[in-house]
Amino acid sequence: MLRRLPPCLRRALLASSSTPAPRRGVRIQEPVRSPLWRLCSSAPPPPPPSTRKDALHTPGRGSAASSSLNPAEVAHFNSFAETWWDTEGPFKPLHVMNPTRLSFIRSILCKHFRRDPNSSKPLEGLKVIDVGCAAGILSEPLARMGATVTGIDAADECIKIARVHAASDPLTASIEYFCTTAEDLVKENKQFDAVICLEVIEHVDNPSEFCESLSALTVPNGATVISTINRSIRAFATMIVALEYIFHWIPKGTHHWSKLVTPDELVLMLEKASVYVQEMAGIGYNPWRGNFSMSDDTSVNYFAYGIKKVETPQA
Ligand SMILES: C[S@@+](CC[C@H](N)C(=O)[O-])C[C@H]1O[C@@H](n2cnc3c(N)ncnc32)[C@H](O)[C@@H]1O
Ligand SMILES: [Mg+2]
Repeated sequence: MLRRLPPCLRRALLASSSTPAPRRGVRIQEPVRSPLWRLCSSAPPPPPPSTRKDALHTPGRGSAASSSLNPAEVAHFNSFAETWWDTEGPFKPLHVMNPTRLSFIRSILCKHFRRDPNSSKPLEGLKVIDVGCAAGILSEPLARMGATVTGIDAADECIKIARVHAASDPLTASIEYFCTTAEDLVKENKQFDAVICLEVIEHVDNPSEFCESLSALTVPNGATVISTINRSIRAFATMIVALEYIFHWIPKGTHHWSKLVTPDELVLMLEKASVYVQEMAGIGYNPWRGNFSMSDDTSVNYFAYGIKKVETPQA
């Protein structure tokens, strides 16, 4: 794959990939200002990587919660709704990633809820919500693992496809799909044993408040699992420059540097929302094997799993 890149970009990618992998844990490398945008004229330039502007904003007590919904992002995903289940379509990377991330989630949830990972339905009886479920490529396998699944997404076209697709199989027909946002569901006082939110936080406005909503949807001592893209030079080079603008594996304009969240920022936002991160892991693509695997390297795509804790007043 590297041979097909322009020599200057190849050098830059090789240089960035020689960065030592951070150990699994919550202390991750600081973001680095990237000059890579110059190498790809149509790719947007990454701005200075201080903190994500809206990431650590905490609303004052009593202030009205703002919406996580970014209409342009939702319109973008609506425009691709019909292609979600095409394993060779614009979401091919997520389809290829799916078995790896599902087995990670299965093992995390089995550990958290003390379930037998070898059981055919290890999540039986657990209420799980898939926030930003799109057309249900994650919701459906979670339902097959026995979970009682709710899927929500702000993109109505995606929800329509999700409903039709799930209805065609008795094992997934019980999934409840709603076109809504996490914060609107919070207003209905809904709570779930596990809140799963994969590849969504980089597409929302007010990620800190979004984390508050994810926490509010999680029962005390429940599990919250998030995956996203790091705001690092490697992520910019691979996820934006290479995958969107060179190989066209992901539609152009899907990811915006300024909306990416670093692992440190995510840990802080979750902690403010009373979700304490227990484990972080990276997920990376092996171009020679054509598959993804989990690792300690969180510099591009990563997962955070946390427990929602609620302080009980002292007697
Ligand atoms: C990249 S897709 C991820 C789909 C799925 N979670 C997965 O990983 O396969 C992001 C999804 O998040 C949805 N989304 C974006 N902003 C949202 C918001 N504020 N509330 C709910 N869903 C949102 C989009 O409509 C889109 O379907
Ligand atoms: Mg994304």
